Amino acid sequence: MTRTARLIGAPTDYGANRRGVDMGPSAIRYAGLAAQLAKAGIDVEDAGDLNVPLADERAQDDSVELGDGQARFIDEVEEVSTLLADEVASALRDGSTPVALGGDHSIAIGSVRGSARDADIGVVWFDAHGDFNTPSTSPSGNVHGMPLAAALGIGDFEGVEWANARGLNPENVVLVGLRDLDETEKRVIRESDVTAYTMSDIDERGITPVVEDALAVAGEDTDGVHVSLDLDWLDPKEAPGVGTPVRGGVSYREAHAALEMVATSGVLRSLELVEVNPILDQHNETAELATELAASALGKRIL
Ligand SMILES: NC(=[NH2+])NCCC[C@H](N)C(=O)O
Ligand SMILES: [Mn+2]
Ligand SMILES: [Mn+2]
Repeated sequence: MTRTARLIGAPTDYGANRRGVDMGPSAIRYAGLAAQLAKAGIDVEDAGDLNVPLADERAQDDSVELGDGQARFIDEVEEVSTLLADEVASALRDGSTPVALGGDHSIAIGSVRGSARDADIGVVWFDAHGDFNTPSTSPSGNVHGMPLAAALGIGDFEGVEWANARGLNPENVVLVGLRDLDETEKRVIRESDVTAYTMSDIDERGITPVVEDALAVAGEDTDGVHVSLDLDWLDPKEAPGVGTPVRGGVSYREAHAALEMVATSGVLRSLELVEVNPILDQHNETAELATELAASALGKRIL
């Protein structure tokens, strides 16, 4: 059966302090995502963009001081997450594979919750960062550094109905490619039941065994896996158009190998591409890369 991918744009930057990431969905569409997927034999539907609310104070959220245990634009993040969760859940109900286009990584709160609405899911999180802060541990107050903790109901997020993903067990959550964690965030990750592979694991073992393990852990006893791809997972030389670049990321080939394994595993339930910031990009190459990697994850083959 051919797979149908449903594109859902989430043009938001409320979770990040770098404006411009809200133009990610346009940049990714402009890079030819729909055409590339069609060429790879995938049926494509485009649900358009979510109606992202306008903030009262657009330039910045001055009510939040750094490290004061709050989160910037949390009401706007809630609104976007709720819309996205509904879209993701309805795509799945229609038999399509949701492909959420960010936007900053706070959108994962919505996509994970939507994917886990009627199912038990696992998550593979390809990222330089852990995104495991809570308002009290976050050094920045930016919600894009918090979505995994939010989905898992950790710390301040315990019992936060709109953010928690019911069908998600931390034992099925796997982070891959970590290289930039805050000190308190490290502790929260260690105290949780998630599995975390750093860049050192990839250096030592190679990308293939690490991703093989990640998919097995995420998929075990679940109905499928949500794959969250933060483009800052890749080395900034390959993906310059991101708000929080960190040296020493995976290469173009390693990234393709990983996402081809996602396709081969057969466990992919939902996908998201986040943190593409066209203002910081060079000739839209990060959006093009996101497009190519999505095609690999959805089953594109060279021969
Ligand atoms: N999705 C991202 N790019 N997250 C970056 C998070 C950076 C930092 N750890 C913070 O919490 O502010
Ligand atoms: Mn990141
Ligand atoms: Mn991230």
